Amino acid sequence: MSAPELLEQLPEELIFLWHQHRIAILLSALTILVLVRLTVHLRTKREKVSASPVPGSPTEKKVVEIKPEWLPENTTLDVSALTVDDHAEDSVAAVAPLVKARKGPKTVKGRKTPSKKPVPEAVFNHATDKIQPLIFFQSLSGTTERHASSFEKIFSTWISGQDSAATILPPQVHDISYIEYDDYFITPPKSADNTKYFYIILMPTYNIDTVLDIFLESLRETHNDFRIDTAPLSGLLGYSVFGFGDKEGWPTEEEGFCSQAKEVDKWMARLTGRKRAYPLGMGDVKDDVDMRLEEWRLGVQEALGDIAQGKGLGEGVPGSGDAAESDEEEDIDVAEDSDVEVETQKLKPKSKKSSRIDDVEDLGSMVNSSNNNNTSSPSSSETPLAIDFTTYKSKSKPAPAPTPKEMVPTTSPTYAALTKQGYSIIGSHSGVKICRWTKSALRGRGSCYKYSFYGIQSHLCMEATPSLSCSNKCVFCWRHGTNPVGTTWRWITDAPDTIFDGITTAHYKKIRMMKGVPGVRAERFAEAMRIRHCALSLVGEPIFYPHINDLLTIMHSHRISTFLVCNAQHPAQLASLVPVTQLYVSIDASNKDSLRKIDRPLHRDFWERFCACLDILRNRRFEQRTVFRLTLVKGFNMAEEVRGYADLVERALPSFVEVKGVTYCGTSAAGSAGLTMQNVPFYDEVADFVRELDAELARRGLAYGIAAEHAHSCCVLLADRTRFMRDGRWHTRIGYDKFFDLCEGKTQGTRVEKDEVTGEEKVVGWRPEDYIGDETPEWALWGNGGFDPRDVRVWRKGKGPKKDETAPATDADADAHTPRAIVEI
Ligand SMILES: Cc1cc2nc3c(=O)[nH]c(=O)nc-3n(C[C@H](O)[C@H](O)[C@H](O)COP(=O)(O)O)c2cc1C
Ligand code: SF4
Repeated sequence: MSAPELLEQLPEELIFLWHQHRIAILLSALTILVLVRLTVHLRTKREKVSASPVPGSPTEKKVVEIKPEWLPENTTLDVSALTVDDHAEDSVAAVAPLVKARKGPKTVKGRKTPSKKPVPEAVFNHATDKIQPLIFFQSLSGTTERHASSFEKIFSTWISGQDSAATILPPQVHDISYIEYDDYFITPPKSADNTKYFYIILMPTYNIDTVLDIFLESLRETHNDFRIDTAPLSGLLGYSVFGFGDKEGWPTEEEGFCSQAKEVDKWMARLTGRKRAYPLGMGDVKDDVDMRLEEWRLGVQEALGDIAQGKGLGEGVPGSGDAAESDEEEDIDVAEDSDVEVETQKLKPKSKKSSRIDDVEDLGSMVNSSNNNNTSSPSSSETPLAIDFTTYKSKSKPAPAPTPKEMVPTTSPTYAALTKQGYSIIGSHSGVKICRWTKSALRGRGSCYKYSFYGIQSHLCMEATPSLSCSNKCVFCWRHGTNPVGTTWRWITDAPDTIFDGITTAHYKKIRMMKGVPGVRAERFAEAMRIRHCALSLVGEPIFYPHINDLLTIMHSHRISTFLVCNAQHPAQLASLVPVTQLYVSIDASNKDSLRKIDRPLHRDFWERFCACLDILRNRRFEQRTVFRLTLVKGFNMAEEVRGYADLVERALPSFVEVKGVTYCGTSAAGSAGLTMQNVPFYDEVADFVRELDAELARRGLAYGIAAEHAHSCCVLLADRTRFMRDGRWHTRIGYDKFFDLCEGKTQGTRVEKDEVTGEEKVVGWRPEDYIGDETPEWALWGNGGFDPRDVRVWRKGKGPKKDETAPATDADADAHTPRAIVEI
C-alpha cells in the first residue's frame, strides 16, 4: 500500500479505535487532566486576602507551632478550633498541624543507656576539703520556716564550737519555693574544688495539691529522666530529711503522717545513690516536734562530724549509706515502675542491686509520687518480682488514673490566706474580690487606670478568676508558698455556670456590704448592682480553667465585657480562646534569663511557650484588642531591657502596651524572693522607661505613641497610632455596647477575607476598630495625670499637697514622686 493510500485509511482506523476504546480513552484523559490540575493547584502558593488594615509596622509572618505536650492533659479543646488561621490576615497557618498529644505513661524501649557523663562520687579529703551544709525547707503556713530558722541558729553555733569549724562552713538556708530546682536537685551546685555539699531538708506534709507536689514531681522526673544518671546527686557528701506533720489529723504513717517528707527522703536516697547520712526524722507539730527535731539535729551533727574527720558516712550503723544495708529504694523502683511482663527471669526484692535492675528501672517509668499519703512502698512485699528482660511487652492493664482533688479545699492554708485577704472562694478553684478601686469609685474618689484608658468605671467592674492556680511562681506574687501551682489542670472542675453564679453573687454581696460605708454615693451604689465588666486577672491563670470559653460566652451573653490577662505559658489554650473584649499577655521580662528569674516558671520550655503566645497574639490582633502588660521591677526587669521589650512588641504587634510599676506586697514571701521596697520603681522611673521604649519603637518604624497615663496607679499606656488615633486624637476607650452588639450579631463586623475558591470577599467577624469608643478624655492623656477631675482625690497620709487634703487633682506632678506602693493590682 502506497503512503497516500495509508494516509487515507488512517481516519477510518482512528474512528474504529475510538469506537472500540472510547471509554478507556476518556477516562485516561480525565485522570491526566485531574492530576495536572492538582499539581498546579498544590504548587501555587494560595493567597488569602483580608480586608483588615495593614498594621502600621513591618509584619513578618509568624508560624506558631503548638507542641503536643502543650495541650492540656485531659483536653476538652476542639483541635480544629486551634487553627486560628481564619482569625489572621496572614496566609501562614497560625497554628502548625497538631500531632496527637501523647497520652499515658512514657515507655522507654530497650536498655537504659548510661548517662553521657556520670557524676563523680564525692571524695572527701578531710585535710583540704570543706563541707558546705545547705538547709532546704518548704513552708506553707510558716511552721517549718520558723523551725528552719531556729535550726540554723543552733546548728551554726554548734559548727563554730567545733574543732572542725574550719572544715564545716556556716550553713546556707534556702526556701525551696524560691530556688531553681535545676540548680540544686539535678546535680550539686558548682563550687570551689575543695567545697563539698551536705543537704539538710525540712519538709511539712500536705495531703492537698500544693507547691510541695511540684518539688516531689521534679525529684521523680529527674530520677526517671533517661538522659540523666540515676544518681546525679551522688556528688553530695550526704543528706538527711526531717518531716513536720500532724498526728491529730494523720495519726500514723499509714494514714499519711509526714508522708511527703518520706517521699522526699526516698527520692533523695535514689538520687544520691543512698547517701542518707542520718535517718528520716519526723515530728508532730502539736506534740513532740521540738524533742524529735533536737534528737535528729544531734544525729545529723554527729554524721557531719564523722565526715569532717574523714570517716565518711559509716558502715552498718543505723542510717548509714552503706549500699548493702538497705536496698529498699531499688525495690520500689522495680515494683512501681514495672509495666513490663515477666516470662523469663525472676528477681527477689531483697537481692543485692543487680545491674539488671538498672536496666529496667526506667522502663515505663511513670511513678505516681505526688502527694499521695498512701504511697506505701511495695518493697515490703516478699513475692518475687516479675520482670521480662527480653520482650518489653507492655501490660494491657492501664495505670489507675489519679483521683482529682480540690484545688483550694476549705481546709487549706491557701483558703485561709485568701479569705483573710477578702477573697471569696467559689467552688474549689475560682475566686472573686472587690478591689480597692471599686470601693474608691463607690465613694466618688476615683477609678483605676482602666477608667482613664478604656472607660471602665471601677464600681461596675468585677475582678475574678476561674483558676487560682497558675504555672509560675512570680517574685512579685504575694501568694508564694501557699498558692496552688501546676503545669496541668488536674483538679476537680466546677461548671462554668456555677462559677458565673457564684462569682456574681459573691460580688454583689460584697458591694451590698459597702452600703453603710461613709461617703458611698447612692447613685453609684445603685449602678454597682449591675456588673458590666469583668477583669479576669485577679490571681492565678484564668485560661488554665478548661471551660474558660464557656465562661466567657456566659459573660458576654450578660453583656459583661471581659479583660483577660494570661501569663503566656499556655499557647494551646490561648490559640483556642474565644475573642474577648481585651486580651492581655503579661510580659514580665524581655529575655529568657530574666523571665526565668522573675516568673520562675514551672515549665522547662517556658520561653518557647512564651514566644508561641506572642505569635498567637500577633495572629489574632485583628479580631480583638491585644495588650502587653509590663510590670516593672527595679533590679529585675528594667535596666538594659528596653530593646528587648521592643523586640517583643515588634514580634506580637499588640494594640496597646501598658507599663506599670510593681506593687510591693510586703509579705515575708516577697522578702524571700529577694524583693524589697527598693525594687518598686518611682513613677518618674516608669515614665522614663516608657519614653525610652517609645523612642526605640519609633526607631524601628513601629507606629506606637504614648497615649495616656494614670500616675496614681504608676501606669502608662502606649498605643498603636495607626489603629487607635483618629484625626490626630487618641481613641483608646472601648465602645462596650458596640462590642456586645457584635457578639450578638446585631451589627456586622468588618473583618473581611477573600474566599480561596470563589475569590469572593466575605465578612468573617469583627475587628477591634469596630468597637472603638469615645475619644480618650483630655485629663487622661499623657502629661495630664489621668485623674478624672469630677472625682475627689484623697491623699494618703503624708502624701500630696499640704494644705487642701481633698482638693481635686489638677497637678499630675504631685504624683510623680510618690506612688510607689499604691498600685492597683
Ligand atoms: C490542708 C492540710 C493538710 C495537711 N496534710 C497533712 C498530712 O497529710 N500529713 C501530715 O502529717 N500533716 C498534714 N498536715 C499538717 C502540716 O503538715 C503541719 O501543720 C505542718 O506543720 C505545716 O507546716 P508549714 O506551716 O510549714 O506549712 C496538713 C495540714 C493542712 C493545713
Ligand atoms: S502569673 Fe499571676 S498569679 Fe501566677 S504567680 Fe504570676 S502574679 Fe502570681
